[in-house]
Amino acid sequence: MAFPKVNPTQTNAWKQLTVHAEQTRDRQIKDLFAQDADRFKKFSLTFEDILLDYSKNNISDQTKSLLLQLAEESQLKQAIEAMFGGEAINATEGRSVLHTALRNRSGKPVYSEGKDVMLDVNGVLAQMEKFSNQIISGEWKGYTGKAITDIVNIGIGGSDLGPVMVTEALKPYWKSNMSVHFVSNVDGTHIVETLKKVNPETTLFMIASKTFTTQETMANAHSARNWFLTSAKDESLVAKHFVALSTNAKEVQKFGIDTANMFGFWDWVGGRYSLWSAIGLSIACTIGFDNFKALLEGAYAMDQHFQTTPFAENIPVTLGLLGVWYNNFFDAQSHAILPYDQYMHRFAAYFQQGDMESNGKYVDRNGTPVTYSTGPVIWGEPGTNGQHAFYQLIHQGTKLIPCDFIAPAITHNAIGNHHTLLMSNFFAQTEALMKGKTEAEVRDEFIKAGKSETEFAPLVPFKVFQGNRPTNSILVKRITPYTLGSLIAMYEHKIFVQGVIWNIYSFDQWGVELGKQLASKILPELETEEEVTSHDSSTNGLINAFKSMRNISK
Ligand SMILES: O=P(O)(O)OC[C@H]1O[C@@H](O)[C@H](O)[C@@H](O)[C@@H]1O
Repeated sequence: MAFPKVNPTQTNAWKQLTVHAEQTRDRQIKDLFAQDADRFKKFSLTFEDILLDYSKNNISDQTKSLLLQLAEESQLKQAIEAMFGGEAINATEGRSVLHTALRNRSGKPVYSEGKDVMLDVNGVLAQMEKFSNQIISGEWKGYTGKAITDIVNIGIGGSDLGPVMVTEALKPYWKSNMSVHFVSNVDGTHIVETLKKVNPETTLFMIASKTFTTQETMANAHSARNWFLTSAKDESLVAKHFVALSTNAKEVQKFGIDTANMFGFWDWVGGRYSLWSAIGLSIACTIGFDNFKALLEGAYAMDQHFQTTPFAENIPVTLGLLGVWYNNFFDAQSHAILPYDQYMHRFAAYFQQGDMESNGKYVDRNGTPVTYSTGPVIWGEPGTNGQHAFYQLIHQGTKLIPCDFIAPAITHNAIGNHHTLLMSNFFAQTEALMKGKTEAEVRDEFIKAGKSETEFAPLVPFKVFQGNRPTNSILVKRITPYTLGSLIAMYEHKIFVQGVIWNIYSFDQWGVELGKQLASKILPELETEEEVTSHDSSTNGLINAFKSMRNISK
């Protein structure tokens, strides 16, 4: 039995939170610190090498307890059990949601609607281990007998973003003889520019697609295959240079990849949750299977934490509830993820899909439009680049943007005092966002600098910072495969918590279908020179203008 469908606005907690938010809207976080010397201790949590400090939020004990009550009334406990227990909680697609089984290191069975999936999961992991060892050791040879030096992963969305993000974040762990490239965009530039960098004799293509029908991926895969055959000349050699990561054996075969070179996964793995599955093969072949295993282990540890820790000390639950607090009671429209780690430069982009595809829904689990706000816009760039670009708006704009600051205490690149410089910014930003700068402080600064009242008075309003901007700080010892696995799982579960509270289906993505449908209708229209009249006047006008522009003879 799936967990009950609860309209969040009908819970007692929601009603009380609405009143509480009105009463505390103007509360100053800095005053909360002044009133309680133990605030950091009270509102921070540690899990292994991860410290979450959420004390710089506009919350009190009462806020926390009301948010926890909301989690209880939303039946979050049952929802967690339903997910880990393999119930078909992805109801609109009739599937269970078991990315957690992919990293289940307990040796215990995991059931998807009654069937233990661990035999299959461990089978594919063993296949990935063997294969990645063969690639990295050079035992796997290309068609001229040379070892593989370059991997090109061809996939899009969940079949791209996870492997890109993880391989970038774990660059210090790359095997020295291996490079990895990613092609996702159907724009021919992406494949063409990538192929310029690689040699057909030493390149392995991984065609990564859960469905193996995605237009962009198939177009890129066919172009890569043609490019390869221009050199190799013999179709039978494709087997040495192309593997498939997919759930769809039939389509894989149709493409011409031997199913012996296929790494499978299952429909209970969502695309945006699939880096732990065969989709992670490019990761395993780049950082080695031991490191890939450590990634799984880190995620498993966070799964355990999420599943078994009381909500009050549960990191993903805490992050999820804080997000709901700002999203629904302070009208925050977006949430920034700001890693102070250059290697994590695709982390926010990864969770843009993870979060926005999961919780960007306006229909609740009863099929009724919601009357409250759901998933926020997720965005971010690594610090300190963001500071010199968009932090102005976070500090002094009119929008409330809750931010997560993430940083490692130990860098992989200790050069000069760079890491200390980086970290001084990390600490300064959250302090500045919280404290702001009062008019009196601004005036005082001017006076100390020897300026006269007539000189500085007109400038004062521009130099005031209201402060009271909420942040979470996530400090980790070092970005290792294990810690990264935990961090990713932490955000995955945060998304889950929010989806449960908003009573939406977080594991489907019908919203991406309409554009695809219309594109396939428009495609044949672009293949002729005839004038198009079947659409609205804007679409017709644009298509016809495009046709005339592309026609160089005109
Ligand atoms: O892995 P596939 O089947 O090629 O799908 C790629 C992506 O396709 C998109 O259409 C979906 O919205 C994503 O969720 C998915 O990850």
